[in-house]
Amino acid sequence: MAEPVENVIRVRGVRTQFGTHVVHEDLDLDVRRGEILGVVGGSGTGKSVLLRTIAGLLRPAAGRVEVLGTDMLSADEATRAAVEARWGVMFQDGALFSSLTVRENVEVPMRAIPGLDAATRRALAALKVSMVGLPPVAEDKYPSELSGGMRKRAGLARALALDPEIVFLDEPTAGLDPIGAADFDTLIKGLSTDLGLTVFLVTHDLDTLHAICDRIAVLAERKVLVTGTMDEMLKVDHPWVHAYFHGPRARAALETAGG
Ligand SMILES: Nc1ncnc2c1ncn2[C@@H]1O[C@H](COP(=O)(O)OP(=O)(O)OP(=O)(O)O)[C@@H](O)[C@H]1O
Repeated sequence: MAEPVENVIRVRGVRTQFGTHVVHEDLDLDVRRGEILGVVGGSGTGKSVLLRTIAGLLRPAAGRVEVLGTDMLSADEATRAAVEARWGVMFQDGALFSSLTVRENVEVPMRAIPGLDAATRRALAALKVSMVGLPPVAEDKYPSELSGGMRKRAGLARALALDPEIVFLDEPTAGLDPIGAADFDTLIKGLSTDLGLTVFLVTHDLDTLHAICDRIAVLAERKVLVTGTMDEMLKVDHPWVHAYFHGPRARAALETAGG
């Protein structure tokens, strides 16, 4: 018998708004353990806002956000912090602290763990840096000394600092050249498979969707309009969804993916 699907993220009836501007209304979403979920949608549909809402950086005006079985909006501070330690976030361009080296950046989340001494932190940081494919010399570099692709890898290393079960990635391949982007996709897929990571990935990159995403969630009309596999997306009869998945860029991505 197939194993039951475990939803590590369950969002129900979420409304987010800034002043009178409602970004999401009655939004539902499930993310399954171990999957790579690609979140797409037109500019301004609230992909980043949704990521920040689930990752606890924004409080929705209404609704329920459950992560790893915990109702995050009603949990007490200690419970919330314990769940938050089980995920990592990589923002666009890595969002590293510019005054810290790569090693120091990766060590930042570790500093919250009591009893983790400096030598252990250093060894763990070196491990995370190597896991994302950066050479050891990168550990002592400052973000400004790295290429955009290396900064993203360093940001990913920091997101992996506490051995998370879930990682949230905001447009990880934006700004990378096609080869760098494909390499980054391969890295994410490999980490997801090797570590059993669940990946919540906001992207505009059709190649990424084809190459590594198990399912796709489309944001439109203030909610998650549809979720499903790439094959299912190709059959959706909605103007934006159709234009996105059947446009010239989509065709090129499909050919690259060997479809
Ligand atoms: N802190 C904020 N204060 C006010 N409005 C905000 C704030 N953050 C986001 N918004 C608004 O919420 C809407 C959704 O923004 P968001 O960044 O999530 O879009 P997105 O789908 O990620 O867009 P893009 O693809 O262009 O990155 C936008 O209209 C944006 O202006």
